[in-house]
Amino acid sequence: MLDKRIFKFSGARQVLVWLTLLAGIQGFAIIGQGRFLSRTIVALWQGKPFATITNLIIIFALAYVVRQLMTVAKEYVLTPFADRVTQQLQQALLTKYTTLGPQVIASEGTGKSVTLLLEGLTKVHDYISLVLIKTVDMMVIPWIILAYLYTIHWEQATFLLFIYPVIVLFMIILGLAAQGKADREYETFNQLSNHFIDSMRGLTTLKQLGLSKKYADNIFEVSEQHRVAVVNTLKIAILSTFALDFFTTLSIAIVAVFLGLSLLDGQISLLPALTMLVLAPEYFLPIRNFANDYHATLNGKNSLADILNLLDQTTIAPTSQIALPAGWQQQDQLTLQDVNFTYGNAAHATLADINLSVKGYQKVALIGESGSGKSTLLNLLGGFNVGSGSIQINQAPVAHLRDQGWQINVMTLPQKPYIFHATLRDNLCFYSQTATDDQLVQALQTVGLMTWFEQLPSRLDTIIGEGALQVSGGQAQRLGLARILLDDQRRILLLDEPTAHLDIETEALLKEKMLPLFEHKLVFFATHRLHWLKQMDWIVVMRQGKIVEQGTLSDLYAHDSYFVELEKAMRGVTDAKS
Ligand SMILES: Nc1ncnc2c1ncn2[C@@H]1O[C@H](COP(=O)(O)OP(=O)(O)OP(=O)(O)O)[C@@H](O)[C@H]1O
Repeated sequence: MLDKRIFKFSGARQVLVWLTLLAGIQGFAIIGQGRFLSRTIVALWQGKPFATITNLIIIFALAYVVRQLMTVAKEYVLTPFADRVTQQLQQALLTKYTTLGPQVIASEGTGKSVTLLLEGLTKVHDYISLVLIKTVDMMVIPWIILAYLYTIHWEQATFLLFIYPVIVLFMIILGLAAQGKADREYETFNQLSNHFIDSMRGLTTLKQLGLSKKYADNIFEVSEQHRVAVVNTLKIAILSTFALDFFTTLSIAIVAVFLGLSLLDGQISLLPALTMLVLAPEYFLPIRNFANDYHATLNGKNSLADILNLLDQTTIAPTSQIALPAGWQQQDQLTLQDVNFTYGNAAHATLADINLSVKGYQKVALIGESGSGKSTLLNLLGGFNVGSGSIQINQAPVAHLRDQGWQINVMTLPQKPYIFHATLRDNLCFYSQTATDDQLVQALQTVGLMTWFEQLPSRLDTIIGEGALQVSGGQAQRLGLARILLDDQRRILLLDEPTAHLDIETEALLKEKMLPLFEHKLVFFATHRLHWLKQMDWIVVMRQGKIVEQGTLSDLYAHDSYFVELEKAMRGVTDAKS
C-alpha cells in the first residue's frame, strides 16, 4: 500500500516522527478509555457511590477527548505535507512535460497527461493523506494495546498476537487481487481519457468520414470496460472488508468466550475480563481501517507511481555554454558529425550518422519521403531532441543544442502554428515581447490579414484560439509568419513544411511574404513542395533517418541520384498541386 518513494519528499521523516508520537499518545488514550470504561461498568455493577463513578467517567471522557484530539492533530500534521507534496509534484510534472517536449505527451496520450495533472494529483493528495496515518496507526497502536493486554491476561493476549499475522496474510492476498483489479481500472480510465480527447479533437474528420457513430460506440465500449473494471475492484473491496470484519469479529468472539469461561471458573475477575473485551476490538481497529482505505487509495497510488516514473525519466537539462554574443552571423558555422538520435520507445535510431555543415545565412532545404526524419532533424537543430555524436559551433565542441545561447537565436514555423487561447496581441508577441501595437498591425498588414483584423470586435485584444474566435489554417499560418516577422534578433529559422496544409493560391501569396524573411538568416526548411528548392542554397536529401545526398540543386540534378528518383516521385504528387 505504501509507495516508499513518499519518504524521499522533504519533511516526510519529520511527519512520520510526529505521526508515530501522536499515534503513541492515542494508543495510551485508547487504553485509558477502555480501562476507565470498564472500571465505571464494574463500579456500577458493584453499586459503588456515585461520586466514585463520576471521577471514573471524567477520566474516561478525558481519555476519549485526547484520543479524538490526536486524530485531529494527525490531520493537522499531515495535511500541509500532502498539500506541499502535491504542489511540488504539479510543478515538477509541468516542468518535466516542458523539458521532455511534445513527444512524451504523444506517447502517453493527451487525455492521460491532462487527467494525471488534474485528477491524478487530487488522488495522490488523498492517497498521501490517508496512507501515512493508517500505516503508522497500524504499526503503533495495536502493539501498545497488546503490551497492556499482556499485563492483564497473557494467554488471551498471546491468542490475539497469533491471530494478527493470519489477518495480515489474508489482507495481503486480497490486497494483491485488489491491486490487479485496480491496475485494470486505472488502465481503462487512461484509455477512456485518451479515446475521449482523441475523438473530440478528430470530431470534424470523423464527421466528414461518417465515422462519428462508430467512434461514439467505441467510447461507449471503453467506458463499459471501465465500468466493469470499477465494479470488479469494488467487489474485491467489499469482499475483503467483509472477510476482515468476519475474522476480527470471530477473534473477538473467541476471546469473549474464553474470558467468559475463565470468569465462570473464577480464574479471572470482572474488571480485567471486561477491560480485555473492550480493548480487543481496538486492537484490530487500525488494521481494519487500513484495509478499508486500501482500496480507496489504490488509484492514488497508481497515479503517484505514474507521476514519479515520469519524473524519473532522464532529461537533458538545458545548458548555457554556447556563446553567440551578437547572435548568428554570416561567419558562424555549425557542424554535425555522426549524430544519432533514437526516440525513447523506438527499436532503431531515427537519425543515423548525420553529417552536416552549414555556414552563415544559408538556406537549407530538407527533403525526403514521409517518415525519413526531417522533423526529427529539425527538432534536433532546435535543441528539442538531444542525440549523440559531435556538434561544433565555430569549431568549438558543444554537448547539444538544448542550450540557451543557441535557442535564443532560433524561431520555428511548424505545419500548424499553435494558436493559444489568448488575445491576438499575446499570440503575436511570441518572440518579441516588446513589440508596439503599431508594429503588430504592420506585421498583420504584411502577412495579408488586415481585412480579417479590421473585422475583429476588440482588434488586438480579441481573444482567439480554442474556445474563442476560431482562425482558419491559412490565417493561423499567417499569424505564425507574423510572429517571426516581428522579431529582428533571432537569425535561425526552422520551418517544418509550413505550407503543407495550404492551398496553392494561399501558399503562393505566403511565399511572397516569406522569401524576404529568409534573408540574413540561417534557414532550415523541411518541405515536400519542389518549387521551394529553387530558392534554397543547399539541399539535404534524407532517407530512413540518414542523409543520403546533399548539395546545390544543380549538383543534385547533375547526377543520376536518389534525389532525381525522389524528385520524380514528388513531382507526381505535387504536379497536381503546383
Ligand atoms: N515521438 C515519437 N516517438 C517515436 N517515434 C517517432 C516520434 N516522432 C516520429 N517518430 C518516428 O520517427 C520517424 C521519422 O519521423 P519524422 O516525423 O521525423 O519524419 P518526417 O520526415 O518529418 O515525416 P513527414 O514528412 O511525414 O513529416 C518516423 O518513423 C516516425 O514514426
